[in-house]
Amino acid sequence: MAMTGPRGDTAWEVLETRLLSDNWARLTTSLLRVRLRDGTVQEQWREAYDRGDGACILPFDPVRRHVLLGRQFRWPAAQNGDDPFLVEAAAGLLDDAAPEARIRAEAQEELGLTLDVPRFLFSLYMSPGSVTERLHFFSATYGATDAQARFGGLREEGEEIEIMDIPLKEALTMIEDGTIRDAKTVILLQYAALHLMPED
Ligand SMILES: Nc1nc2c(ncn2[C@@H]2O[C@H](COP(=O)(O)OP(=O)(O)O[C@H]3O[C@H](CO)[C@@H](O)[C@H](O)[C@@H]3O)[C@@H](O)[C@H]2O)c(=O)[nH]1
Ligand SMILES: [Mg+2]
Repeated sequence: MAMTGPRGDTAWEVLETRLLSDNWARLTTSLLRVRLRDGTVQEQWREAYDRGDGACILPFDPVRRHVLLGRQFRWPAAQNGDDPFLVEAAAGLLDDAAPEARIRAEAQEELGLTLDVPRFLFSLYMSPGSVTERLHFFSATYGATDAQARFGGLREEGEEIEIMDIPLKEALTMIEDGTIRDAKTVILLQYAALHLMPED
């Protein structure tokens, strides 16, 4: 078999890949031949949805202990029968840009915020069972006078983002009561509570 994991785990090779959809993103299905540790060989069809990688950012104000988030409509949440207005950290697809350059542009477009120096935190797979995307996480500081816009997003792309300049404490409560339901946002808020603005 072509590929083997570094610890002697599953060996695998790709036998065939078929394109299922190439409209907004690329959806493919691939036939894999895998050999399990006990020597069993299996053939598995696996689909992967590829929109490229993304970047997201949590701007935080250490003076007021605030964070800057946005609330926007998300069709997949609506399709899932959920309230489609999600409170999220600003984020965007890389579209082949470098993560830091992309996150500077997104902060401007979605939050009306000119970033000073974004700090890279980590890169995570958000849904590794079916989505290829790796999301690059950043933080940056901002101040009360930097957060003046009430709405952000690119109108021509159908975006309308309500900007929320709120206390970290309130945002953490919104996780507990189910108002914040977006994984990247929960990760960033918990990171802020642990490392960026810990309680004394
Ligand atoms: N035509 C078309 N446009 C789409 C479609 N799906 C999304 N769009 C548009 O494509 C743009 C993508 O906006 P970005 O800000 O670049 O990305 P995002 O949707 O905010 O995605 C970010 O957040 C996701 C969810 O947390 C992340 O998964 C992703 O990595 C990224 O960081 C939006 O204007 C959106 O309306 C589609 O199926 N068709
Ligand atoms: Mg976005």
